[in-house]
Amino acid sequence: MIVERLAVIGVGLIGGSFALALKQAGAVGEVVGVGRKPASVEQARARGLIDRAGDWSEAGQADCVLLAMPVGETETVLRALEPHLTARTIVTDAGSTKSGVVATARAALGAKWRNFVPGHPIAGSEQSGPDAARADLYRGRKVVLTPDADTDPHALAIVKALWQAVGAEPELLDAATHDRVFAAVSHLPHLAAYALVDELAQRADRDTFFRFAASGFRDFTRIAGSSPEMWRDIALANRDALLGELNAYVAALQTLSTAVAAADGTALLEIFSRARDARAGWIDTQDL
Ligand SMILES: NC(=O)C1=CN([C@@H]2O[C@H](COP(=O)(O)OP(=O)(O)OC[C@H]3O[C@@H](n4cnc5c(N)ncnc54)[C@H](O)[C@@H]3O)[C@@H](O)[C@H]2O)C=CC1
Ligand SMILES: O=C(O)C(=O)Cc1ccc(O)cc1
Repeated sequence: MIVERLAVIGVGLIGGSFALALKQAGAVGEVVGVGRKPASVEQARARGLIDRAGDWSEAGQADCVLLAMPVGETETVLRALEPHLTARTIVTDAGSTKSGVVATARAALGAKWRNFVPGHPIAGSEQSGPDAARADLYRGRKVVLTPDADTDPHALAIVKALWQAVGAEPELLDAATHDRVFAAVSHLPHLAAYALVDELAQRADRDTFFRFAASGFRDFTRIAGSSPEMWRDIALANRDALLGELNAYVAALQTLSTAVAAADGTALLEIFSRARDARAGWIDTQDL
């Protein structure tokens, strides 16, 4: 057993999967869940993701607390939790953005900041809520941890061990690099998918388009089925990096537009071939 008591704040896909996998691995004694909606905490309990519903006081006294709610809730949650946190309680999070979470945690936790280990599992799906949780979600997936020079080495070791117990592979990165990378490979693609679906959905004759849309549209837009609240928070928390990526993508679309307008088949073939080869090289490195 790695920790006796784990508290999970936000028992949805990410928090619920973490709790379930740790319980199945025998890595935790008891899991208490704290949520915004009592019905979803009860749903999580009924599914066996958590042992019982808890409150801020119980969460603060746990050995480890995982924050697994939308990143925009971080300040509210840490302000509620901080008065109850013991000096030895380790706090970690699963948020998709890191610099904002780190700044918020530093401000809200004061000296207890040393026990905060920022994290981001690179696993998930477009589904959300406790019903979507699965014990194998993290198996073979990376989890990025972004500790800094102040982070307590013992807290980091425990958080690493918990992720390893659920089958994940921890990798360390600084928070700014994390946000720059994930703006490009995760945040921008989600915005692009939402934008395409919304643009079509606003058309008066949308049904004609949706009736004929097939697997290419389905693949490209799967992630537009993701939680709007979660993605609003990510877009706001990673504004600077995301704006850079949006501009780069608009410029790439503009290049395609220019080539299409000029009927420049050579340019299109060159871009499409380069992209296909780059994607094939990336796929070869993946176990998706
Ligand atoms: N969905 C995904 O694929 C991934 C999500 N993440 C991050 O993990 C976090 C959780 O995402 P999901 O589990 O997908 O979302 P989810 O929607 O499945 O679960 C979030 C839960 O947090 C609860 N919640 C919201 N505000 C709260 C508050 N103030 N206090 C307590 N509970 C609160 C919600 O009721 C919900 O049950 C987010 O920060 C997200 O950025 C990270 C990696 C992958
Ligand atoms: O559904 C998908 O393919 C995802 O990309 C899931 C996902 C969403 C958010 C993250 O921070 C990490 C992974």
